[in-house]
Parts: sequence; C-alpha cells; structure tokens
Amino acid sequence: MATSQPNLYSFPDTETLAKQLRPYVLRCQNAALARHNTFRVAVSGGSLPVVLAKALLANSNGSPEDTPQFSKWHIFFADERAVPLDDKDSNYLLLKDELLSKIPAELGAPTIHPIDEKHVRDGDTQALADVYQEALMRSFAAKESVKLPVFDLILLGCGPDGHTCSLFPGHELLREKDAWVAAETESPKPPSKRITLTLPVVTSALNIAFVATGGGKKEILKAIFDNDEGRSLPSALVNHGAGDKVSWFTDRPAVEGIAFPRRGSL
Ligand SMILES: O=C1O[C@H](COP(=O)(O)O)[C@@H](O)[C@H](O)[C@H]1O
Repeated sequence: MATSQPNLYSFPDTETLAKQLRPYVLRCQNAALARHNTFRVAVSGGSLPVVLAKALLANSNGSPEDTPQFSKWHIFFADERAVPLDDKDSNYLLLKDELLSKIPAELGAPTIHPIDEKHVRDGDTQALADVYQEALMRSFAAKESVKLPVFDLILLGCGPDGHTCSLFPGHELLREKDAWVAAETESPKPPSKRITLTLPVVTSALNIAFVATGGGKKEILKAIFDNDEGRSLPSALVNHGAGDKVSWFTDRPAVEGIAFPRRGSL
C-alpha cells in the first residue's frame, strides 16, 4: 500500500487536458529512453485513445523533448476484448483508427503488441491471456527472477462503475497476486470475454495516468476520491497501491463537487 497520494489534475475541457497530457507522456518517454532506449507503454480502450491521439498528434514545438519518438515505443494493451482485431469492439482497432493510422511517417512507427487472434477464434480466453503474458515475459523478463513487468507508463480509463482495465468492482481478479495477465469471461460490460493486466502489474508501473472526462464520471470520481465506500473500487485500488505514481487527467464536468485536498500541479 502506497503512503503517498495520487495527483488529481482538472482542466476546463478535453482540448486543454490533451495539451497537458502531451508533455506528461513525453516526459515519461524521455526518461524511459534515457534509461533503456525504449519506451514501454500500455494503453486502454474506451474514451482514452481519442484524447491520447489529440495529445500526441498535435504539432511539436520542434525540440527533441517535445517529439514523440514512436520508433522506440512498444505499445501493449492494458486490457483487450476477446474479439478479432478488426471487430468494432477491439481496443486495438480503436487505437489504430484514432492514433496509429494517423502517425506521420517522419515520426516513425511504434511496435504494437496486439493479442493473438488464434485464441479468439478457438474461444479459449485463458489461452489468450497466457499467450499475452508470454509476450510480456519476452519483453520484460530478461532474467527469470523478474516477478513483475515494470511499464514506463500505463494509460488507464475509469468506467462509470469504477472499473479500470478489465478489472471490475467486487471481482475475484482484484485479488490476483501472481499472474501478469488474466482472463475475464463474464465481464458485466460487453463483450463478456476479455483479458486484462492484473492489479500488481498496473501498480508496478513507473507512471500511471488515468484519463476521465465528462459528467458521466463525476459520481464515481467522488466515490473514489471523497468517500470511504469507494476504497475497494478497482480504480481506487490503483490509487492506494501506487500513490503519487498515479496522475488523474480530468475535465471539469468529471470532478464537479469533488473536494480537492490532493490536487497537484503539473
Ligand atoms: O471496457 C472498457 O472500459 C474502460 C473505460 O472506458 P471509458 O470509455 O469509460 O473510458 C476502458 O479503460 C477499457 O480499456 C475498456 O476495455
């Protein structure tokens, strides 16, 4: 359990939010490149890719610090639905449509780590999770002693029920300690079959950013930040496990009515 508090940032609208998300992501990128010449990031689906694309496809000020070096990015999925990669419910397809397909050639192409469709076709969600975990192991576990992958950045959404990745409230997966990637076969939000990074993997990341926008999120954000009853919600568990490694990027409607004792400044 972390002793520090997450940072909660709020901006007037998603345009301003995206303008601030950009330097945050690029700071994470630049620190990662200085450390190991690669940037390993996990990305969510839902409303996140649209905001992320706004942030990353904006014009650079020309400095190396303000330039995404996509050829050094390894993009993984924080969660993925067990559907073909060209299915409308695929988080990969969403990211491709919103961001990947729009990256100018001069910025280079990231290495993408999508799910293996073979196990979607045969309907084996556990195998899908296991194979994705093996892909993570190949990328992160140079030594067998590595217990958990350490992402440079994980970008998360928060559903109106407080779920994040495909970790849903009250689910036994929230107690998973060993697996890096888990199968969810009865998701309360369709589609029912998914895979997800587990909580220990999420909280082990060096940087974790939530993006939550719109009035539809205000009740759950109030529960997460201001109410004790919200403590066991998946998104709140990320806050408790990772403390000030977590930054929330919100717009005003999403945080209406929240007391702001822990608001940080970028
Ligand atoms: O089903 C999912 O939902 C969450 C939250 O989505 P949002 O639209 O409320 O931002 C998302 O983070 C996750 O990747 C996705 O599979």
